[in-house]
Amino acid sequence: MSSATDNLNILAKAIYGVLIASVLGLVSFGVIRLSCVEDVEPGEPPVVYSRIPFIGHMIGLLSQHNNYFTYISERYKGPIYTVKIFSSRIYIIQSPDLAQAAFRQSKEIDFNAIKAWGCRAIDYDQHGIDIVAFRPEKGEGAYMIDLHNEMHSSLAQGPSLLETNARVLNYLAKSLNAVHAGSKRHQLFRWLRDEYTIASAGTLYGLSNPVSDNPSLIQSIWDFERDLGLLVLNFHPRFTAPKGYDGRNVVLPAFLKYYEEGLDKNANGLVQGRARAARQWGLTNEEIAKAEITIIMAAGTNTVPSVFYMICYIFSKPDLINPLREEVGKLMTRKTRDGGEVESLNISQLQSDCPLLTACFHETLRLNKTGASVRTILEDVKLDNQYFLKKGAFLQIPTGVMQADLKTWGPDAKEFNPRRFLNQDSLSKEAKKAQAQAYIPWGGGKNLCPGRHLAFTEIVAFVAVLVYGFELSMSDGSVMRVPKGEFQKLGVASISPEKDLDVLIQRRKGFEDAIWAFDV
Ligand code: HEM
Repeated sequence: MSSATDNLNILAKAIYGVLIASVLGLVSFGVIRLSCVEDVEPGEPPVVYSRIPFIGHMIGLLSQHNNYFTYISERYKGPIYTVKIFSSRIYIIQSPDLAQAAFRQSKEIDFNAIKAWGCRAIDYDQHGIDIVAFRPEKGEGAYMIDLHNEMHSSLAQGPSLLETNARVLNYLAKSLNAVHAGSKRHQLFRWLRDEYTIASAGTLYGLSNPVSDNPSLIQSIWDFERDLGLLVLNFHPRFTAPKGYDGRNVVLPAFLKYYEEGLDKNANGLVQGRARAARQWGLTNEEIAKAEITIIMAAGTNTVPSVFYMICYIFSKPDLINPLREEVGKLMTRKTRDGGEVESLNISQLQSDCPLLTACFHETLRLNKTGASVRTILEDVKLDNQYFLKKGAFLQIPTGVMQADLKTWGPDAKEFNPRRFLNQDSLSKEAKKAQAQAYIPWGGGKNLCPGRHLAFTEIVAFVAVLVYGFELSMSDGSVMRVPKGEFQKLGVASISPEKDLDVLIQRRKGFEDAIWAFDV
């Protein structure tokens, strides 16, 4: 009896073994077929193969994230290439003029489909996704068209932007005025993150808003940003992205309450315009509230790392400080008000009268804005009349690769050298054009960042006063250093420091009691 059972067991195991081997064989065959089929169309960008067949690119992307494109750029120098992962293809652009051509051809090389896909990160159900993903026939309207117009017009140069600038600088002046005479120790990134998130929330949503009412939401918003890539994948996010998932769940009810109580009547033009477009196309208050975390994130996720590194770069180079103080000093006026000395910075001439400071800003964005612009190909299209791009593929413009390319920027491409933006006239016509096309911290084309004017003002005006009226050093009194950047996760747009910096911020002699203000 027992030997009959044993025989049956052996037979069952053998059948199992054969079955598993067959299934594995079939799956591998399918994978190999899908990966090997040479289905490249004539005129398509050349395929760059990975060293490990079939799955090498996937392993590379999952292990190296954004750095993987830098890794490939070191071994493949062509203007554009194709990466194939099973049957999907991603085109990667490495040449500045092709990047600009892709931005221009926004009808076929589109950003909206990515945004509709990204709705999974904010837990939209099918109702919301359908409204976002709706692609109108020619001449028809759509939510995404109205939303785009509202966002871009409210942040364009004009009265609405002036009001937004005034609001944000009012908050940032308070942050500077809170640094009283005597040394103050700060965790620099943490300090900037908190001050800018409070300032952005107050500017966008009005005095009474979810973040100022409950500052613990700051951490939740940044947890969401850190986990964005995993939240978009939406694969059991409670377990795969627990911090971002919890952050999202804490922020949503706070913004829902804000909308249900009608507090958005105090919001700035951007938030009011977004809500107007959303309501018109049938999004509910809950859906509007779910999306707010992305807006407050968009306002800070690039701004805070940029202001952090701009401060580190400048204060780590003592020879920059005096020329910068001289530039900024020309725009400062001192008035006596309410018995105090008010030091005001006139921000309308920052760009024209502070070329070195403006160059420090651009150089910081060049080195620090490393993410990528991602698009989908809606229709078969010829890029710049040269390369055939296939419908359904993804296209990626890796900002970090483009902005640090030695061929475009010269041998010191990886160093902080703001003067490169002041010495443009010494470049050849071609080199100047290549740099202008390769400098893409704001993306490009139709989706060029609408917040760029606001970002310039809130970063450069704040740093101007910090340089003019304060001394910054490491907490032991030594010269500031520039900390190493953190690992560049997919989906993260600008580099934050791997570790925060413990710094001393002191008022300069002669400015111990100054009250800082901005003239908008
Ligand atoms: C240093 C600061 C900033 C940088 C480097 C930056 C960068 C970018 C980039 C690269 C894009 C386009 C993405 C693409 O083409 O794929 C973008 C889009 C956007 N940014 Fe910014 N941004 C900054 C600050 C801001 C601020 C302060 C706001 C204001 C709320 C803002 C609002 C937006 C919005 C609403 C979009 C979407 C535009 C659209 O879809 O048409 N950004 N940003």
